Amino acid sequence: MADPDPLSPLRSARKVLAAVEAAEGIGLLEAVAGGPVPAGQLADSFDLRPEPLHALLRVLRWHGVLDDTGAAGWQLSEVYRELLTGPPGSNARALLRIERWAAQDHLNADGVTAALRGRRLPTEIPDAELPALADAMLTGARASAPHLARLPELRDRTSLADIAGGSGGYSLTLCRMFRGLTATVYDRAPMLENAARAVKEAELGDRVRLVAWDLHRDPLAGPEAGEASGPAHDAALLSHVLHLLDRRERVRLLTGAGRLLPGGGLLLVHDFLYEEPPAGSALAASAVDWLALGAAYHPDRRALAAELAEAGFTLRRTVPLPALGTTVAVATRD
Ligand SMILES: C[S@@+](CC[C@H](N)C(=O)[O-])C[C@H]1O[C@@H](n2cnc3c(N)ncnc32)[C@H](O)[C@@H]1O
Repeated sequence: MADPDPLSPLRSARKVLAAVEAAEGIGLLEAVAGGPVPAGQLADSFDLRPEPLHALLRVLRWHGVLDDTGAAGWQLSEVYRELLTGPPGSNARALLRIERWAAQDHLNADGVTAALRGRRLPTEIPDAELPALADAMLTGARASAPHLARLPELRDRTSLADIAGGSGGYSLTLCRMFRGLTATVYDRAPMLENAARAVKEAELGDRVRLVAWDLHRDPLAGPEAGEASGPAHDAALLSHVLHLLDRRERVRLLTGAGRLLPGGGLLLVHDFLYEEPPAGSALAASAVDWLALGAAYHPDRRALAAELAEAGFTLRRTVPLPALGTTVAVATRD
């Protein structure tokens, strides 16, 4: 019989996630990823009390995370093994850690309440989380960039401004896919240290340039801002950046992006777009992330078109990317 209480699955999900996050944080999931380990051995290795450990292991089995093989012990279920240890490029583990950090830091009822009363969290990633997030971004970008590469508007572009481009994953992948393309990643210096490593590894130092820039302080400098030697771009990408900003900051950043582009220049906004997403969907839930940050980002197509217009762009079309749960808005500079 269906549960008549619509909050029940939500309360349950929070409890199960707490168990999974604890197991991940302690290192239990990793310990049983390679094959069965007896509970006693797990208790000894991680200095855990056997009774609550046994309860946790059973909870994780009930929820499909672990299998109990009997005498040989506990192991990750096949689904979770695939999710947490592969295929290469999977970032489920990093996402688990990031979500846990966010839930403790601000993504909770107090955080949402504080945001409603005007609290604005910094957009900058805290130093302690930076390496893990930079890694997760790189993995995510490698998986997402090929979807963007299918846009015909990107063909024949020669110079991409990857604004708040993080660890450079989009620039690197797109440069690899389009031989005629060079890219400039604009981001904070600490983030660019991670990008520099990725650029070096990809051996694309001659085509991917890194520019230290602070979105709250520094204008985006280009030839039109009076910098003759500045980078000239014919395309700009804002991937997963606008959702960190409130409306005023978004229009300001979009206006700055416009200064890097000539009339007719291409702007791609890769982000979440909220056309009445289904209740319970990851997309519908994601708006709470931006709410708790104090950004309250939740535009539908019309609202995004209005913000773009205010910043001197015309929205040409929106392309949903169902595999990613995101949308690319294709706009051109007026
Ligand atoms: C969610 S990440 C997106 C990164 C990349 N575009 C992607 O899609 O993978 C947001 C980016 O905004 C950058 N950022 C946050 N605050 C910033 C600031 N004050 N100045 C410059 N970049 C900033 C972060 O360093 C991070 O790289």
